Amino acid sequence: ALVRSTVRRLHRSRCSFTFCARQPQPEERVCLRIGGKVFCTGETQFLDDLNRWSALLVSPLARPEKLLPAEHIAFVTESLSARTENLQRGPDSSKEIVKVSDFCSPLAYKPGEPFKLIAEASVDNFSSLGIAFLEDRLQMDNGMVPHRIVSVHLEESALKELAQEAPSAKEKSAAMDAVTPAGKSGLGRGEEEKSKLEEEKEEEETGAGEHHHLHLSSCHECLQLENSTIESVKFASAENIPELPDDCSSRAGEKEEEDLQKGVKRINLAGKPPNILIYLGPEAAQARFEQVKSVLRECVDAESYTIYQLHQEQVLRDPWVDNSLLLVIATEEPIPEGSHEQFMTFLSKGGKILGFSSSFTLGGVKIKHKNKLRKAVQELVVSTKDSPEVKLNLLVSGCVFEEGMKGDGSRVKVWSRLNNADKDPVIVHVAHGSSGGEAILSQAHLELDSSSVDVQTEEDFNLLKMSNSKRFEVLKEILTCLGLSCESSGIPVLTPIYLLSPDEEIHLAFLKWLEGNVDAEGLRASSKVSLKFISSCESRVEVTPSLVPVVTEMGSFSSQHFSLETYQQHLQTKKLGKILLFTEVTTTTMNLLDGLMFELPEEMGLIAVAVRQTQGKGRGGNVWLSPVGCALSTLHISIPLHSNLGQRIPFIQHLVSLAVVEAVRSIPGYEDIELRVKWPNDIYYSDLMKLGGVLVNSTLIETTFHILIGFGFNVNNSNPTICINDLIAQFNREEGTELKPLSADCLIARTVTVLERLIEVFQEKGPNGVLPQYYKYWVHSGKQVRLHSEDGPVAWIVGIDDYGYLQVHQEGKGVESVHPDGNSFDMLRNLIVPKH
Ligand SMILES: O=C(O)CCCC[C@@H]1SC[C@@H]2NC(=O)N[C@@H]21
Repeated sequence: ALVRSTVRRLHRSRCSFTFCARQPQPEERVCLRIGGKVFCTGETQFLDDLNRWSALLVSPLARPEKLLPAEHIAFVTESLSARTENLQRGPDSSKEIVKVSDFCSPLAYKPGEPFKLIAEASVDNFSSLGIAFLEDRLQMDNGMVPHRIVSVHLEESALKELAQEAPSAKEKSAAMDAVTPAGKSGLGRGEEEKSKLEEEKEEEETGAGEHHHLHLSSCHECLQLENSTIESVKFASAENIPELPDDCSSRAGEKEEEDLQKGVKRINLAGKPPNILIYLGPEAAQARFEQVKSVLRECVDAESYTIYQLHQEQVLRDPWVDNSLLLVIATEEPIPEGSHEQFMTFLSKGGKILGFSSSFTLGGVKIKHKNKLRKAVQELVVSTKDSPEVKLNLLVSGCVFEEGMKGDGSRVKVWSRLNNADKDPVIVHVAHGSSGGEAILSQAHLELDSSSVDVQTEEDFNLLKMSNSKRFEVLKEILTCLGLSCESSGIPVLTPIYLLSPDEEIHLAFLKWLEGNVDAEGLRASSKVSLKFISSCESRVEVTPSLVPVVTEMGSFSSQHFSLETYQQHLQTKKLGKILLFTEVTTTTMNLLDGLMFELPEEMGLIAVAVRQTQGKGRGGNVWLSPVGCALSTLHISIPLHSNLGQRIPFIQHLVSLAVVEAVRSIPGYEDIELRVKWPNDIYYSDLMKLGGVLVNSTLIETTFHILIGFGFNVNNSNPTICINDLIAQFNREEGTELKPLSADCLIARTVTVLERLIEVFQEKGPNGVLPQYYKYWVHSGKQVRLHSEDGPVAWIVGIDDYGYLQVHQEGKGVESVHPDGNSFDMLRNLIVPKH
């Protein structure tokens, strides 16, 4: 309280104050002394020349309007490496160590020793930071130890200038090099050598004066950089240049620059190169590397980290210890003694280790074999530091950690136990050394999913699939705790639309129609999304949520995710889906057709298809997550009011869900894939997990319903939940078949084809024409529900009525219809409300 109130008072009076590990200067007045540390006041310090600081990617400098909110304090921390001679001691490891970034937003840094960081924090957070400092509990995120924290007055104009002049990727990497002499990216110096040469070459071209890191012979950072260059040359003997994977080429620099422009977040105050290494022991198979790499890629911000394999021969030879943020050990094989020692050195230097069912241990942690658990699916209860308890099923290794581990108990924490009689510990967190080193060791296979060869039974497949999103939650929690950023790199950029048509005649007819239906600039205005028709993508028109260019020339079209040929081959319709608006990224396909659909001749059936949506819409105002791998589409149909379907519009959603299921299950060989419909509009795996849905918007104009049918289903993205190709793979495993995975383009075309047929049948024969097929695939046969509330009367689902409502049979009351009305309808909880 004393620190807090003093900080508040001094801040209000615009006084400078310092938390300091040295004797105060004569002009400073001591407010508080704890051990060797003092809290004192002195001359007000201004920081107006920020030219020599590098803005941090995590910094609010990316959003200058949010700089220094009122009542916030700006300050500079100075820190030294834990091993620096003149530093008496690092944080007291017996106390709970806190990190600087837990309390503040870092703004900019200056590499070197002392490592300087400008940050801002609320008064309370700043006080907590000061208290942790005085109590020897504060650590920089890079493992360095702060020895001085000084409040400063920042000239806002200077800060804004710094924000605008965010450093180029090259300047940034040079700054990083100065803190980590071992190099920029990759395991060693080869890459850095290349970038130095490039740097020199560019300098010749641009003039050295423009490189602020190389312009002063006496400057501290320049000397640091020079040292690092000498270091790199020393290490760059032929056998010491590790083979860098292809993705560590100069693209990395470009990427970094793109990231900077996008303001990508990166928790890497250490200035360590963003490398994650995977160690798989001496006999590592490539497939295992790919498996572990791909799960990490799913979790961490893929734009911010590079993942390499650390081969056995590199463990002692290459300078990875100073060059990596995280080492993942994913081998059950014993770790050679020398390698174990090296891993411990890595931890001592503030490195982080994640063990996936590995034999690596430390800090008195011991492993015990429980063979009956080997490769079994078990329930775990995970309770990490900050999050509520999570229960999930995972494959386990057959080893558990011993209870009551020896060593310094306060440094070993059990994060997860099996939900068995012994409550065996399976995930532990171990802190190591005084530089922030820590390891999280798991004997549950967090890296394996339901596609693992060890998954034999349907029951195990289901358990793992249903836990899959929790597996990612836990993994992300663990990686975040180890200092990695698991935030995705932001919203993808919107892309133009391509006008595609599987039928050339219709394409030409559409272009003809357009001539008389757009303005002189090719614009077709609409209140939702206006479309600007352009002949080729050469003409640069900005894409915004309300204005999207439509490229009418098909010649230049190509996409990694959609083949017009495949769509064409599978679309067997008379009218539907003939004019296709395709885009890689849009807000929602539900808004793209409004401007055209009311006037376009019916035979030119409109459809919009996207690979990703940034604002996908679900029923009831829900957000529909739309990552790559999902089929995302909106189809326009028109239905006469005076027709079988026009009189029963709610049936449309059932027809569409049926069409999706039928699109898969009508392919020879795929009849038994467990894809089902769930009333009213869901597509399910068995009755277990939703993998698709339908959204219908209708407008009646005179005697015609204009209906936009949005349908989305996951074809090929196994994470975080389930997709159609998972079901196919599981079916192949169980049945010994070799059914091929399916693609979104094929299934969208098939769905539209089936739907056109179902509508025809319905118009001719009414509900009875389609219901037998619907019941064949629905999940509700013979299912019980409760009416009104969770302890309301029991009823049996018997079918759907003439208008598409669900019918239930209640003992003694006969059959009645029920309806989904948003709030009171909850089929997932088997709860429904009768319609009166
Ligand atoms: O809530 C539901 O179950 C319905 C989801 C419908 C999602 C699809 S994806 C394509 C189309 N565009 C959207 O924004 N939503 C629909």
